[in-house]
This record gives sequence, C-alpha cells and structure tokens, in this order.
Amino acid sequence: MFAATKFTPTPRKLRREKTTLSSNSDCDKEPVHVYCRLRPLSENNEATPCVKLLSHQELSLMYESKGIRKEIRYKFKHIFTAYSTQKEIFDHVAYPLLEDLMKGKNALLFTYGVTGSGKTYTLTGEQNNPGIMPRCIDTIFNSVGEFQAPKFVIKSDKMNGFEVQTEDDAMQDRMTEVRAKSKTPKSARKVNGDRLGDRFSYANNGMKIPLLNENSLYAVFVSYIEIYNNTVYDLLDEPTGKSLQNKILREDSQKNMYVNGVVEIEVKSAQEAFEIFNAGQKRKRMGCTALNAESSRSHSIFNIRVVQLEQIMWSNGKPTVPDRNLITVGQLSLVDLAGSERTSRTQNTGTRLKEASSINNSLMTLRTCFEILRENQRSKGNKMVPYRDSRLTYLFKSYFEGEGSVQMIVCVNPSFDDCDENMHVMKFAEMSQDVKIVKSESKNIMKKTITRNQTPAKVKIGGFTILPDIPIGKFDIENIEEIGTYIEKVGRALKQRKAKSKTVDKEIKEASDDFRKRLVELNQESVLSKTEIRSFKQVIHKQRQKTQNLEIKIKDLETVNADQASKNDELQDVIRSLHNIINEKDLKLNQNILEKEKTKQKIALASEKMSQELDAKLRKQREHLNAAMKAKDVQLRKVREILNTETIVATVETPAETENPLMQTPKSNIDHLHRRNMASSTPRRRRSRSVGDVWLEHNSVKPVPLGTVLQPTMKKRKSVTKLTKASDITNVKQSKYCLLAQEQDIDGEVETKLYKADIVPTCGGGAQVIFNDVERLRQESPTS
Ligand SMILES: Nc1ncnc2c1ncn2[C@@H]1O[C@H](COP(=O)(O)OP(=O)(O)OP(=O)(O)O)[C@@H](O)[C@H]1O
Repeated sequence: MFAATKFTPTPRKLRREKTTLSSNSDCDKEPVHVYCRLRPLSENNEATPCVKLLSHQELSLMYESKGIRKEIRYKFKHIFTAYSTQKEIFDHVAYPLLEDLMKGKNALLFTYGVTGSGKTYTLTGEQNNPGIMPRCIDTIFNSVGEFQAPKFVIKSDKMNGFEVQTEDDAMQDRMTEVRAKSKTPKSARKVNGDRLGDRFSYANNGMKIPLLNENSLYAVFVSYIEIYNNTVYDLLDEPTGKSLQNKILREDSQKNMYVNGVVEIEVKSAQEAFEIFNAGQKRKRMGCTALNAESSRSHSIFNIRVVQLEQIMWSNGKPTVPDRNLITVGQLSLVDLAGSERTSRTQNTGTRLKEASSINNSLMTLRTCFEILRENQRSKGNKMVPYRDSRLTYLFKSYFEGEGSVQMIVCVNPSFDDCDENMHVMKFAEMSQDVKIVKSESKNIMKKTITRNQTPAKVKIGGFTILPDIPIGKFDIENIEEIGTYIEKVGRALKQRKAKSKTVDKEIKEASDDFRKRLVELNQESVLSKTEIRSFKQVIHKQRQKTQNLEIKIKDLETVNADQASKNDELQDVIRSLHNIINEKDLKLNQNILEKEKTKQKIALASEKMSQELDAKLRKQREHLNAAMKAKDVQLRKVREILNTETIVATVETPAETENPLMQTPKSNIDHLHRRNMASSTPRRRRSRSVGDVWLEHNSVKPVPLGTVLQPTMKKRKSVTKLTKASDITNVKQSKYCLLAQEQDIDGEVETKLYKADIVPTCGGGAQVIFNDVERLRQESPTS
C-alpha cells in the first residue's frame, strides 16, 4: 500500500471564527493594500470622466446630487491611470507577492469593481497584452528553472496537504502517467498534463526572482475554481455528464480553508500552466450583458502553490531526495471577482438576474465581513464575522483571520454612468484599508520521505560461505598411489575452494556494500540529526534568549515595582501628614464656627434689646407727636372756621365787589343761597374771594384762548405746566391752586374747566390742596 508523509502548508495559530483577537501585536500586522486602476473611457462614452486624478494616491469622484455637482475624495496605496501598462501593474503589485511566495508566504490578490471596469483585463489580460496571472506564471518558471523537483516527488493529497515520496516511487508515477497518456485518445486528453491541441500562450516577460536557497528543489502546483451562484466548482475537474460537480469547503487541521478534492496539478512549465488555465477558463461561466459582452458571471480563483524542498543532495549534477527534508509551501490566490451590477442598468432577467443577485449578495457579505473585522479591530471587540454567509468569504477566511498578505485592485470605469456604483466601490475600498491582516511567515517543516516498499538496508555480519579445507593427508612418501590419491583430494578441494571463493568474494562485496550503504545512511542520519539538533539548538537558544529577556524584563519590572512601592510608602506618609493637617484645620474651623455662633447669639440678644428700647422710644415719640398733631388740627379747624366766617361777611358786605366781573365759586351753602338771591336782581357774576391771593396756575397743556367776556381773575399767578417737585406747592407765597382743563364736546365746542383749590400748609412743613370749586366756561354756537 502506498505510504507517504503528509504535509500541510504553513501551520498557523488556531483561530476561532468568532474572533479577530490574536496574540499578534500590531507590528505583525499589515493593512489590506488597496490599489486603484482607472480604465480608459470607451469610445461611445462622453468625453469627460467622472474621476479626477489629484495625485498618485488621491482622486476625486464627481457626482450629481439634486442637480448640483459635488465631489468626494478617496485615497489609495497607488492609483494607476488609464495610461498605466499591464507591466507597471505587475511590477508594482504582483512582483512583491511573488518574492514572498518563493519564501513560502501566502498572499491573496483580488480585483474588485463594477461590471466592465476591467477586472478580468487586469488579472488575465489579453494574449498580446498579458495581465497579472500570466506574468506571475512566467516569473515563477523563469526563477525556478533548473531547480525544479522531478515530477511526482511532491504530490498534492487533495486535502490542502502534500506528500513527499522517493525518486523511485516518483519514477513509477511518471511511468504510469506516460502509460495512461498513451492509452487515452487525443481528443479525451483535456486538463491533466497534455493539452497539445490548445496552444495558448503569452509572451514571456523574462523576469526572475533571485532564489534564496540553491540547495532546494521547487514544485509548482495550480488549481482553478469558481464560485457560481454561491456554489464551488473545480474548473480543472472532469465534468460528470454536462456539468461540473459542486465541491465543498473544508477546514484542514491547521484551520485553513480548502476545496475538498480539488484537482491540483503539478506544472513543469509556464506553457503547461497556461494551457491548464485556458482549459479552466473555457469552463468558467461567462455571459453577455448590456454592460459587458464578456462578463464574468462567477468569482474565479486561480491558485498557485510553490512547494520548496530543502536539503537536497547533489551527485553528478543530479539531485537526490534524502530521507528527510525541510519543506516550505507558499500560496498565491489570484481572484477575479464578478462585477457588482445594478439590475436597473443591466436589465437582466431570468438566469442573468439570478446570477447578478448572487454576485451582489456575495460582494455584500464581503463588505460586511470587512466592516465587522475593522470594527472588531478598532474596538477590540468580538463581534461575529459572517464568513459562512457566502462561499467566497468562507474560502477567504484563512486569509482574513490567519496569516498572509491581502491586496485589492479596485477597477474603475470613469464613465458618469458608473459614477454612483463607483462611489460604493470606493467607499468599500477605503474602508478595507483600515482592516489589518497578520503578516505571513515562512515556516520550514521537517518531513521524512518514506518509500512505498520500505526495506531497511541490512548489514551482513558473519555467516559467509566457508571454503572447504585443504585435506591434510598422511601418506607414505614411497607409496606413489597414496601420493596420487592425496594430490587428487587436494586438487578437488582446491577446485571447490576456487568455485566457492567467487561466492565468498561476492558475499564480501555485498557485505561491504551494505556496510558502506549503512554508513552513508548513518552519515545522512547523523547530518540530518545534526541539522535537527542545530535547529533545535537555535530554537532553544532563541527560547533561552527570550527567557533571559523576559527575566531581565521581570527584574526591571520588579525594580520598578519596588520603586513604586517605596514611592507609594512615601506618598502614604505624605497623605497621613496631610490628613493630620486637615484634622487640625478642621478642629480650628469648628472652634471658629462655635465662636462665631456665640458672637452671633450675643449680637442677636443686644440687637433685640436695642430694638425693644427703640420701639418704646418710638412709641412715646409717636404718642407725643399725635397729641401735638391733634392740638394743631384743632387749632387749624378753628382758623378755618374763622376764615370761612370772614369770607361770608366780606361777600355780603362789600357792594363794590358785586360789580366785580371776577368769577368766584361759592363755597358754602350760605354762599349758594346768597348767589341764588342775587341772580334775579344782578347779572350773573362771580368774583374771587381772595383777590390778593397768589395763584398757582397749572396748565398741563397750552389752553385754547378763551375769548369769553368773563375771564378768571388771577392777578398774581404763577403758571406751571408740570408739578415736578414738592416746593412747587409748598411755596408759602402761594395760597391758591387752579388746574385748567379743556376738552371738546361732540359738537366740537370747547369747554374749559377750572378746578380751584386752597393751598393749606400742614404742620409737617408740607401743604394740603383742598379743592373747593369748579368753574365751567362753555361756548355754544347759536346755530347748534
Ligand atoms: N485598462 C484597460 N485598457 C484597455 N481596455 C480595457 C481596460 N480595462 C478594461 N478594458 C476593456 O473593457 C472591457 C471590459 O473589461 P473586463 O471584461 O475586464 O471587465 P470586468 O470588470 O471583468 O467585467 P465583469 O465584472 O462583467 O466580468 C474589455 O473589453 C476590456 O478589454
């Protein structure tokens, strides 16, 4: 039964799907590199593009919103213009990935963009203008050249691992392949190996990657799969019937995703690789849409794996695979994503519509995964990344969660028709640049090569064929017959010895060969063991160094800790003394508060006493003043009574005064009576009872001239328009007050009112205004 060691590439740390948290520090990570490629505008497009290049790393996208032209800026690692060549893109983006690949590192490169934006053109290119993939193949084969391992020494186990077998076994496999080929009719020779009928080629770019280790042999493997309507198909698989069988995705023991049972072909030349790619390309689902005559309807993934077999022995210019060797595997996945498309633009229906919705769904999941990864990395969160929502993201999980470089080329058609979709693409691209991926490390794995029929070399010690002895006879020297018989015996023995000596020689030669072989084996084993020991020693040395560093760090930390502890003690002392000071201050403060309280109480008592005394004094003074006021009021009343009596007397007794046209308002009932008596005999006249008085005439507004016959007599008067201060009234010279008011009645006639009053001084030094008369002067038109 076939027996071989299995190798699974680059073991990575165990990862949980749910988390992005790993022990890797940020310096072990690098962001997703995002490049942008602008394609030339197609001839039937408008002359002005919707993209303006600002620098090699920045562009602005013009768009219209509510009739207003706006622009948004986006930044990329590098922007390739419509004039950039395929070679420039390869040199800038893919060549560094190939350098890593040859060192056993992993990388994922994918093109992303709107349908028809140039993703396939960038990745595959055209026969006379090859894209990234053919250039990669050429560069790999130019580099490995004569350092290729004989075919089938390394074999894919179709489970993401490799088997290493001896040259003899590899030779047997090669013979089987030749026999199988000769039996297969030419028409049926499709993918595996010979595709002579399909001479698909690209011009060799002549580029090389300097090899690090010339004691290594290399084997290049390719596989080609597509994800169509969220189902995985192997494009290099033989179709069962008309269609390809769908494949399932699996995780290997190292938690790396792989396509179960995928056909992985060892290719020995670039030409062979192109033919295999071309065969797969023919099976890839393409379709004609309104936006692209050759639109990819699926996501396609072309995998290149370079396996490096180290510690090869060279004898007579030929490599020999030893029993044990170091093996390194690097993987480059070139992914041509199907383009996002809006049904409103493509007007797809039926199958195309289903394809479009599946494409858009998987791209949406890719965006969501990136968003959550970024969010988790930013907030150190642990949100579930929905890799399993789409086969595309599930397959790439190893890259996003594990190790490797992830690079994206965003393809942009700068037509205004694509503007809206380009905006979404660029938004995603910009966001992706924030996602960080753990850098890939090349790792060597020690592998033992086991032959299928392993029979360890045996060293023959002893047990050689024994030569017959030469008989020693006793005979009589004179007896010739006895001598003859003895000679015959010796001759026979010699003959036998001679016959057997060849066998013995052969046996000795075999034994010495075995011994030499065993010695070589032991030597090889000791060399390998020495290498192993050396590598173990290196590991131990590194570990020791790490331990020493850690010990130094621990010591440093302990010192820092001790310093901190002493500082802490000092600070505690300071805190304690501060507490004491605070307590003392608190005590003083409390005493002060107590004293203040006492003083307040004293003041309150004193002020209460004083206010009581003042109240008593005030009460006495008030009583005293009230008594004085009452006495004065009595006196005043008496004076007023006397004055009133004098006025009546004066009005009755002075005849001359009856002719006086002065109007005087009667004050008492007596005066009224008197006036009524006079009305029948004398014309209605009024006069002031105090001709000599000084009037304070208060005209708030300038009065309309009266123009009447009867005029108020105020010989001595002081006219004011406003009473502004108390002295206007209290002036002792003024004894009369007259307020003049005019108003118009409904007929437009003016009525003048004179409100007359006495100004009586009060005992407090003020004055009382006592109104006692109103004179109305009213003019009436004879017609009214
Ligand atoms: N940089 C370029 N220079 C010249 N022609 C280009 C360029 N990019 C794309 N094209 C042309 O544009 C057309 C569409 O390109 P391509 O098929 O690569 O688009 P795509 O993004 O892969 O589309 P889909 O997502 O539909 O598969 C092709 O005819 C291609 O030759």
